[in-house]
Amino acid sequence: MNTSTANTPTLSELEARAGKGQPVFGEHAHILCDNLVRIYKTEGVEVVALQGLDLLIDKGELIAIVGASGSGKSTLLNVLSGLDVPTAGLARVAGTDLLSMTAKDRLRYRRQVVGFIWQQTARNLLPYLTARENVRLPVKLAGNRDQAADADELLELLGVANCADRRPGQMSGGEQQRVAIAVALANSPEVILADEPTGELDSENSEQVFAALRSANRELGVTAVVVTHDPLVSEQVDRTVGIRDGRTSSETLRREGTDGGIIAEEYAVLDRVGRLQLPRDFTSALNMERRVRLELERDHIGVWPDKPRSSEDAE
Ligand SMILES: Nc1ncnc2c1ncn2[C@@H]1O[C@H](COP(=O)(O)OP(=O)(O)OP(=O)(O)O)[C@@H](O)[C@H]1O
Repeated sequence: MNTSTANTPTLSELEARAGKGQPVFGEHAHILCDNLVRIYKTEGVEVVALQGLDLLIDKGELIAIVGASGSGKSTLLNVLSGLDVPTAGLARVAGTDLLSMTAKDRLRYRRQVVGFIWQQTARNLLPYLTARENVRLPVKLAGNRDQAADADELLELLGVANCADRRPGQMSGGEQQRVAIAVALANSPEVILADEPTGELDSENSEQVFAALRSANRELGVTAVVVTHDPLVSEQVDRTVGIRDGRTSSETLRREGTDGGIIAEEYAVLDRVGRLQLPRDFTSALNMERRVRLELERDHIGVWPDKPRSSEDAE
């Protein structure tokens, strides 16, 4: 009901006026995580797996997520895939708000907006169906024939057309993962999420699976997020996001140099309120603990250990 009168604007009108002209965080991002928190409670013990994580991913990007065991990578992927609901914050994928979805929205989201590839090859495919039947199954379940991709075309794109009539037991681990990518793409999702897709494979198979992911990203324009420990994957994407203690802590950007070589530059991530995680090896090398001294220079900020200034400094 609109209760606005000539003199009393509604709350949404006031919000619109206040926000006019101001950029909204992640307004154009395909995937947006804003101050995302996930707390697990088991037997009275709380584990804060995501501690205010910020992340923006553009449409059509292929990014890798890396981080130590327990840093929150799988938790993040579970939230983005709609399998898990965050405790607080904002998560939006392709325009869908993941915190306010109804059960029906969630089912539609998981079937049609995102595709998922697990590390365990056996978890991705039904063992008694052929590759082609596996790819057609999600289309049948979603009743989505109009928007679905053609199973044989997908298998061809991912380099496993020869496996169309084989069951998973008759394929190598790498072939199974490439068919799994086809299954994830069957309903023409906007985003695919993969949790350690090459974790169980040797380097040759890993390379083929990564090439298949890259083809899906480039040829179909699907946004792809890959959690990985595999340098072969993390060192070949344009952007690698590092997660530490449930927050994004670093980003490595890669671009082609003028000589054709790849230039990789690592950045620390500055969050929306100005927090920065300094790499642990930097802080321990300079014995930085608890607090540091900051100095604003013309073109950078200096960070100094908290120790008494030397007499030279004091002069
Ligand atoms: N279902 C759960 N119940 C309780 N705690 C959990 C649950 N799932 C994850 N955690 C905890 O949350 C934190 C983050 O776990 P998560 O699995 O997201 O890390 P990860 O970076 O994916 O680790 P790995 O690389 O080992 O898979 C860990 O401390 C973990 O023990």
